[in-house]
Amino acid sequence: MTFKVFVDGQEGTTGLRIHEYLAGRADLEVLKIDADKRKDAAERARLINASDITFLCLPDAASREAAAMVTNPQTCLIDASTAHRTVPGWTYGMPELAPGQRDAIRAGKRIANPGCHASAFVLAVRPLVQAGLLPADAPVTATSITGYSGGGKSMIAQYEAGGDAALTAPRPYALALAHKHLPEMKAHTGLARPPVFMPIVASFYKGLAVSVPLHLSSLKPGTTGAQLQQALAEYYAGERFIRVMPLSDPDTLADGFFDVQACNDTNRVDLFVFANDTQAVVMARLDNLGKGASGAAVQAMNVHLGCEESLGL
Ligand SMILES: NC(=O)C1=CN([C@@H]2O[C@H](COP(=O)(O)OP(=O)(O)OC[C@H]3O[C@@H](n4cnc5c(N)ncnc54)[C@H](OP(=O)(O)O)[C@@H]3O)[C@@H](O)[C@H]2O)C=CC1
Ligand SMILES: CC(=O)N[C@@H](CCC(=O)OP(=O)(O)O)C(=O)O
Repeated sequence: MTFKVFVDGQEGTTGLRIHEYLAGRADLEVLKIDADKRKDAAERARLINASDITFLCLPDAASREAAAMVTNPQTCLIDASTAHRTVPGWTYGMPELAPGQRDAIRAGKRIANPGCHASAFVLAVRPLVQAGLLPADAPVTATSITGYSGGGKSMIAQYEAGGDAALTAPRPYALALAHKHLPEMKAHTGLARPPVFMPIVASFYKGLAVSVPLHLSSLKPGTTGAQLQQALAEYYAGERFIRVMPLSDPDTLADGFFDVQACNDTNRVDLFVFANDTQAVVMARLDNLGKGASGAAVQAMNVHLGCEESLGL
C-alpha cells in the first residue's frame, strides 16, 4: 500500500527538510503543489484532501486556515506550527511522552508537532515530575541555546546576509517572558506553572540545548543527582531516539565545554544530569531541524502509519 503525502509549506525550512527525509521512501507518494500556486487556498485544499498525511510547515495563522480546509475524514494532519499544541482534539506528536502516546498518535488524525525548545524541556522535565522528585509547584527556570535556523527563512536570511555585527554575538530573546512554547511546556510536563524561560539565538545554523538548573534542596527531600539521572534512564529505557548519558559524564565535558551541535543531522535527543552535593543542571540536546521539527514530524507519521519500528530516520 502506498500512502499519499503532501507538505503544505514545501519551500520553507521545515518543509524542505521533511522532503529530504521522504526522498527514497517506496511506501509514500509525495504530492507536490506548483510553485506559483503554493499559497492558492483552493489548490492547497485539493491536495490536502487528496492526501493520507499532510504536514503543515506554515506560520500559525496559515496552519489554522489549513486545518479548516480538511473535508476528507481519512486525511491526517501533522502540524509543525505552534497553533494546535494544547488544543483539545489534537494529539501531541511526541511518542516518548508517556505510555499510551504512541497509541494516541496511531489513532489520531490531528497531530501537533512539539516545538523545538519545548521538545527538549518536556523530555528533560516530565520524568522528574512523574517520579515525584521535582514537585509540580517548584519554581523551575530554563535557558535554551539555539541555532538561527530555528527562526525559519527570514532569520536564516538575516544571519547569512552578513554585515550586522550584533548578529555575531549570542542574543537572548523572548524577554517579555511570554515565549510561544510556554503553554506546551506547562501542559506536557505536569508543572503547575510554566518555567521562567530565556532562549538565546547564536550565529550557528542548527543545534539546540535546553538547561534546567535545580537546587537539590527545592526537590523531594534527599534527592541526589544520581536519582535524577536514574529517573530519566528508567523513563526512556528502550527509546531508540533518546540517549540518557551517565551522571556528570566526564566524556561530554572532556575539554570543559558542552557541544550544542552534537545531535545535528540526527533525530536523537541526548539527556544529561550534571550535579554536585547541592545543585544539579539537567540538559537536553537536539537538532532543532531534526527531533526539534522535521525529524519529529516524520517520526510521528511513521508511528501513525505503524512503520516506526521497521524504518530508520
Ligand atoms: N525552523 C525550526 O527549527 C522550527 C520551525 N517550526 C515551525 O514550523 C513552521 C514552519 O517553520 P519554518 O519552516 O521554520 O518557516 P519558514 O519561514 O522557513 O517557512 C514557512 C513557509 O510557509 C510558507 N507560507 C507562508 N504562508 C503561507 C500560506 N498562507 N500558504 C502556503 N504557504 C505559506 C512560506 O512561504 P514563503 O516561502 O513565500 O515565505 C514559507 O515557505 C512554523 O510554524 C515554525 O514555527 C517548528 C519547529 C522548529
Ligand atoms: C531562533 C528562533 O526564533 N526560534 C524559534 C523557535 C522555532 C520553533 O520551534 O517554533 P515553533 O513553535 O513553531 O515550533 C522561537 O524561539 O520562536
